[in-house]
Amino acid sequence: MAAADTSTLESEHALELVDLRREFADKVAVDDVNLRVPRGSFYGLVGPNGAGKTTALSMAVGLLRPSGGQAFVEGVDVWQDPVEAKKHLGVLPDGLALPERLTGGELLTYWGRFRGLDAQVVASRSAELIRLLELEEAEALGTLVGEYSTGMRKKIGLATALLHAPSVLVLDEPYEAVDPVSARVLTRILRRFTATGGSIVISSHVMSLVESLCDRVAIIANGRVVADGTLDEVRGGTSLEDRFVELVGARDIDEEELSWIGS
Ligand SMILES: Nc1ncnc2c1ncn2[C@@H]1O[C@H](COP(=O)(O)OP(=O)(O)OP(=O)(O)O)[C@@H](O)[C@H]1O
Repeated sequence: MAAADTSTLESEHALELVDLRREFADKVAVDDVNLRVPRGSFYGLVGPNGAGKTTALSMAVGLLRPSGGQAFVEGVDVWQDPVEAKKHLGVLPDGLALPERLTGGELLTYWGRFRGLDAQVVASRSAELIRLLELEEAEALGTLVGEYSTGMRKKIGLATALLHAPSVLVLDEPYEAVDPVSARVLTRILRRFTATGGSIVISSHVMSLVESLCDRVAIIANGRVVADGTLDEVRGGTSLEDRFVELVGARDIDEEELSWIGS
């Protein structure tokens, strides 16, 4: 009876981080982070450079072992049952390592088969993703992933994250280096994903983007969550950028600093 209650509670959250912690030597990169991402939400994780966003997300999706704490995806403990947890997950990691000697289409075919999808399903989904993400020309030219631009790499990485139709997407800076036309397509894809019940976590440095996309947000600084909740709760009547600067702190440049520039 108690076990059934627990699983119902856990499944309310697409992603849950409990006292998640990671140290690198003397540096505490993620300091007992607790976060709950309700199912169906579009969740934004923001914070200054080095705040611990990538480290936290990497632990949340099973790519980096925590020093302490737990991560759950759809109620499944990521580090106790990684195979089951990863079935629910589509991930775009930071600094994505890709097989460089394949074309985008070959990569998706390999990835889809690796994920256990039927060959015909892989073929039709791959063709659709390549067309929507405007990678058709590169595919027609036989361009290898190793020859892709930064934005193209991001797009093929997103395609691999979407291919197996996961229920939770965890995307580290998905819009970085993506051109405005592709960004619109990406936004449509992601909005459709949440409209059909999927849950998304993105990290981003672009506050206006987070404000336009996300319904919930967390601000992380020095490895700690300093604010989280609905977008309106976190903004507290100001803009997300103002709230961010208020919580994280801004530094002005004094007159004498960098006085040599342009001299
Ligand atoms: N492999 C590593 N070895 C040592 N220190 C690390 C390692 N990875 C991250 N760190 C440190 O952990 C802290 C958090 O880094 P992280 O990459 O998670 O920040 P971030 O919020 O994603 O930053 P950014 O916005 O610049 O991408 C930083 O101080 C970083 O130097």
